[in-house]
Amino acid sequence: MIEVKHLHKTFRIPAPHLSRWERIKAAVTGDGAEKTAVRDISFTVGPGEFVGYIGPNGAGKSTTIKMLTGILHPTSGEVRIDGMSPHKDRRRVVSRLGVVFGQRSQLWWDLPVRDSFDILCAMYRIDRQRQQRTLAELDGLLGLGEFADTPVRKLSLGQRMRADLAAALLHEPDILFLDEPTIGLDVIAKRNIRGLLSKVNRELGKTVLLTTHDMDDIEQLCDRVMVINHGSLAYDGTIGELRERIGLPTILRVSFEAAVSLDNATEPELGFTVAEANGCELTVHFNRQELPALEVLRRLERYGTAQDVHMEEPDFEEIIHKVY
Ligand SMILES: Nc1ncnc2c1ncn2[C@@H]1O[C@H](COP(=O)(O)OP(=O)(O)OP(=O)(O)O)[C@@H](O)[C@H]1O
Repeated sequence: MIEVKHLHKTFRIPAPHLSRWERIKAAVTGDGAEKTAVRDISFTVGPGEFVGYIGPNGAGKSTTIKMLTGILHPTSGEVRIDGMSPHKDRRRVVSRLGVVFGQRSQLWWDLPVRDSFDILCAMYRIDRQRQQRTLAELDGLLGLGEFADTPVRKLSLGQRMRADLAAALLHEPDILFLDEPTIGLDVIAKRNIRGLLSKVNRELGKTVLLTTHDMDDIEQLCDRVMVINHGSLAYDGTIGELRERIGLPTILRVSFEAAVSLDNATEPELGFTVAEANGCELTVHFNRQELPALEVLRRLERYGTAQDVHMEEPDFEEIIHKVY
């Protein structure tokens, strides 16, 4: 369980023209401009949830994660991981957390994957028996066998991500922080990793907090999404609720047998707006919460017989841009 109450983080930035000595002095005296990276954020993530934590560059995502993992100390507010403070109970909290960074590996570049796992198990003081049991389980889930003896630098990006995921799960944490886990992967590898992340959540029961700029990751994996912007929480809820709240229209493109001639019917009468009329083709926008697509089609019969129909839901990326 992750509990965050009124979390706030302000950095002091020394003036850029200062000499090195003046910068050190400014760091000690606390002089300089203030930059608020995280502003009064509160949320709770329950056991087994898969939550997306998204926002534009510089929004405050990494600063939040660093406070959750105890790397940074909040200026004010509180973080509790399974009831413990990441700052005061660092060692115990770390044993409950696994972290995966898509941009950098926690494995040893020149060592075979298996050796990296041995070192990590020694660091976590995991005995041989438990290591073998956990690795067998992770191998079944992530398919580690095919590259266990390969040096990390020779792995494909998809294999490296699987190895990093295993490394983050070796000490059997309850909570997993994922930072851009599909960055740089091709379409197939992305699908594969998303499938595995979903299994880690559902089959191993891990609570997952995912940070990413890939909206497909969010749409395909998360039950819930939190949007942070300029340090504040702009949205916390399901993707469906977000779609409804932003209210972007559904788009319907209809091809008619003959050229369409529009009448004087107004939008309140029709229940949809005509966005484009081009020969036999008509594009209309409507709100699916207010009017079912079949009813829109029925009302479109006034313009002729439909031959072909194409419907598009608003793109999730567009919805998120609206929130940003
Ligand atoms: N150590 C620091 N000192 C001063 N300012 C910082 C520090 N770390 C972060 N910031 C500032 O705090 C703000 C939030 O940064 P943060 O790295 O948390 O954003 P982010 O949402 O993770 O961005 P990105 O998607 O680019 O990784 C930014 O304006 C950043 O410049």
